[in-house]
Amino acid sequence: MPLLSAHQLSVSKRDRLLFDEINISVSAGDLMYIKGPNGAGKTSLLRVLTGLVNADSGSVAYRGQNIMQNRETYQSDLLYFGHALGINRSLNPLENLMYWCCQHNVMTTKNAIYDILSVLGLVGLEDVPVSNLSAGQQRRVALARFWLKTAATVWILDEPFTALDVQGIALLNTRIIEHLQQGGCVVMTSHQALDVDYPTKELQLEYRI
Ligand SMILES: Nc1ncnc2c1ncn2[C@@H]1O[C@H](COP(=O)(O)OP(=O)(O)OP(=O)(O)O)[C@@H](O)[C@H]1O
Repeated sequence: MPLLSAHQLSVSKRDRLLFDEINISVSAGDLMYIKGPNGAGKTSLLRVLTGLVNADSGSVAYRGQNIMQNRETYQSDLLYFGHALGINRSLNPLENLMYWCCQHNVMTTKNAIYDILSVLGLVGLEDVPVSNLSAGQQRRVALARFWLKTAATVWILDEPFTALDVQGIALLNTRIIEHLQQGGCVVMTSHQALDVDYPTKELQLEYRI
C-alpha cells in the first residue's frame, strides 16, 4: 500500500483550471518531483496533498485512509516545508526551534538543537534574532526541522533549495536521501535540477490558459 496517494484531484483558481484528474501514488522510499512553469499549480497541488486546502474534487489518502478522516495521524507523520518559513524574526534560532518543537509535539532538548544548528553551519548565531540573519541562514534555521521531526514519514517540500548555497544544497540533498533510505517518502517541487543520485518519479504540470 502506498504511503501517500491522490485520486482524481482537480483544482481551479479564479476560474482557471490548474489541473484535473491528477493521480499520485508514493510509497516508502519514493521521491516524487512535481515539475512545471510558474503558475502551473505546483504549490496548489502540494497544499492539497498536505490537507491545508481542499481540492475541488478528488481525494488524498495516507496509508489508504482519507486524510480528512485521519487528520491527526497524518499531521503528526507529515513534514511540510512551504514558501513561508514560519519563523518569528524577533526570536533567535534556538527559541524558534524550541517553540516549533512544542507546537509539533517533537521531544527535544536545547543541546540537541545546538547540535543540529551546528550541522547547519549556524554556530555562534544561536542567540541572534532571526531578523539579523541572511536569507540563506534564515532558511537554514527552518531546515533544522528535517533533523528534528524524525518521526515524519511524508515530506512535502516546496522549493526547499531556495536561497541555499552549494554546501546547503548538498546538506539537504544528503538529508533527503537519508530519509528515503529510512523508508520515508518525499514529494517536492524545485526549479533547479535535482542533484541527487536517486530514482525519481515525475509529474509534469502544464500552464493552462
Ligand atoms: N489563494 C489564491 N487565490 C487565487 N488564485 C490563486 C491562489 N493561490 C494561487 N492562485 C493562482 O493559482 C495559480 C497557480 O499558483 P501556484 O502557486 O500553485 O503555482 P506554482 O506552479 O507553484 O508557481 P511557482 O512556480 O511560481 O511557484 C497562479 O496563477 C496563482 O495566481
